[in-house]
Amino acid sequence: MNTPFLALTDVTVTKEGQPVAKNLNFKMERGQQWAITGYPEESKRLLLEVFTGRTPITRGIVRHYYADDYLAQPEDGTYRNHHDLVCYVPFHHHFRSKSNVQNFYYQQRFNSTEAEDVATVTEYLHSITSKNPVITWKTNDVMELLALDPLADKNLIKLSNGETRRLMIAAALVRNPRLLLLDHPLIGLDVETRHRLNGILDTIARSGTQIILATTPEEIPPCITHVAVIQGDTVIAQGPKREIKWSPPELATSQSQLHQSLHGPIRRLLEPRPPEDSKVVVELKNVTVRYGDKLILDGITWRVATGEAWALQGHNGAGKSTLLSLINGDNPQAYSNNITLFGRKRGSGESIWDIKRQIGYVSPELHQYFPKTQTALQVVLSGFFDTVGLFRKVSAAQQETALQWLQLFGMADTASLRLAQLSPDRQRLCLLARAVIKNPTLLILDEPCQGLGPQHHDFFKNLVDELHRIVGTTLIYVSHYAEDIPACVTKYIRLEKGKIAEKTDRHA
Ligand SMILES: Nc1ncnc2c1ncn2[C@@H]1O[C@H](COP(=O)(O)OP(=O)(O)OP(=O)(O)O)[C@@H](O)[C@H]1O
Repeated sequence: MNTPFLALTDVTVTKEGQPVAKNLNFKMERGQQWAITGYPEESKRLLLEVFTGRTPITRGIVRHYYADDYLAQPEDGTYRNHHDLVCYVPFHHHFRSKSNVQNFYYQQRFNSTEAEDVATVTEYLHSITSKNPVITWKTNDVMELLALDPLADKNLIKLSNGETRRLMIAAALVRNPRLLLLDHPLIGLDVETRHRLNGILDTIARSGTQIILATTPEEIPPCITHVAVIQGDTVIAQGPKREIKWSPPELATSQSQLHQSLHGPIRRLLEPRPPEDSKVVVELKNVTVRYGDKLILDGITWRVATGEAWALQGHNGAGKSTLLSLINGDNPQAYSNNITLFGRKRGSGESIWDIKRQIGYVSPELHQYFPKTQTALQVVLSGFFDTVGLFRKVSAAQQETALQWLQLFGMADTASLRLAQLSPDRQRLCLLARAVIKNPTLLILDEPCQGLGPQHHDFFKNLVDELHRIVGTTLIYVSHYAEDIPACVTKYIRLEKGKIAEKTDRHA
C-alpha cells in the first residue's frame, strides 16, 4: 500500500493582498523523489517554501505525514515540530561570523587576515545538531561524501562558489532531515561536479531521506522519480517522471527580433565612448596569488586588448574569481604582482576607484552580499559610483537613465521595491543593469545568468552581444555552461588548479 509522505490540498498563498499561488494540490508518497520545474522561477521557489511549512498559507492544508511518528513520541517532553525534520538548501547562503554579529562583505575573502572570526568548514559542520533522533548522516561521512575533507580547515568565506554550494548541502544533511528541499542544486557547479552531485543525490535518496528540488527540465537528476510542473500560480501537471513531458514555451521573440529591439535603446542610453587611451585593457605578467602556503594562482600571463570578448573557464576552485578580484581592485595582492590595467601599472598611485570606474561587474558573491535593503532603483544607480549600494545624491538625469534601464529590463514597476522584496532572479537583473549603466570600458560578468529563467537569460545574452557590437565593450565572461556564452565571445582562457591550461581563439 502507498504511504503518504507530504500533501498539499487546495493551498493558496497570498502576498501583499495578491494570490501568488492558487489551489495547489500535490501528493508525495514514501520512497518518491520529486523535481519541480516550470516557470517563473519565483513560483518554483515559492512551492519549495510552502513545503517547508514556514510560509504562511491563506487557505488549504499542508500535511507533513513524514513527521507523524516523530511528533507522536516526545521522549523527554521537549517541544517537537515537523520543522526539525525538513531542511531547505536555498540559492543563497546565510553564513555568519562565529560571534554571530558580523555579516560578511563581498571582498572579505580576498583579505585573508580579516577572516579570524569565521568558522572553518569542520567547526561549522560540527556546530550543527540534528533534532532527528535517527542519525543516518554523521558529520565525517557527510564531509567525505561531499568531498569536503580537503577544505576542512578553510574559513567559510574563503570557499569558492561551487565549494560553498557543496558545503550548504553538507550542512543540511548533518541535520538528518527526512525531507531535503534543494533550490537548483546544480547551479554554479562545474560539469564534473554536477555529474558527481547527481551520484550524491542518488546516495541521499537511497538512505531514506526524500528529496524535492527545483530545477530546469534539462537538469533533472537521475534519482528523481516524479515531476511537478508549475506555471504561473498553480501546478499544471504532476506524476511519474517518464509521463511528464514539459519544456519551456518557445520564446515570444526570436533572436533577431531581440537584437533589433535592443539596438535603439542601447544607442539612446549609452553615449559613444571616446577612443580608449590604451589598446590593452588588462595585462597580467606571471601573476601569483598565495594564501598562507596555498598557491591559488600560479604564473598567470594574460593580455586582454580593447574590444576583445573572452570566456574565462575552469573547474570550481580553479581560481577564476580570484583572478577577477585582481582586475577589479578587490584583492590587495594585486600590488605585489605585475599587473597593468587600462594602460596604467597597478601600484603607481592610482586609486581603487580609478580602476572601478572603468569596470562593470557582476558576480555571485556581489549578489550574495549586496545590501537587500536598497531599492531596485538605488541598486541600478549605485552603478554610476561603483559602490555596493547608493549612499549619495543623484542628478535627475542619472535617475531618469536608471529608470530607463529598469524599463529595458522589464522592471519599471519595481523601482521603489527593496531588493529583499524581489525574487532572486529579479535581484540579479537589477545587478546586471547596475553593471552596464555607466557604459564601462570593461564588463566582467562572473556567472551573470545564475538563477535566471530562459527568457531573461536570452535577453541578457543578446544585450551583451549588442553592447559589444555597438559600443565595443571589452568583455570577460565566466560560466560553467557552454550555451550561456554570448555569440560575441571568440577568445577562451581555461584555468586548472590556478594555472592556465588553455588559451585559444575560436572564431564562429
Ligand atoms: N582567502 C583565501 N584563503 C585561502 N584560500 C582561498 C582564499 N580565497 C580563495 N581561496 C581558495 O582558492 C581557490 C580558488 O577560489 P576561486 O573562488 O578563485 O575559484 P573559482 O574558480 O572562482 O571557483 P567557482 O567556479 O567555484 O566559483 C578555492 O579553492 C578557494 O577555496
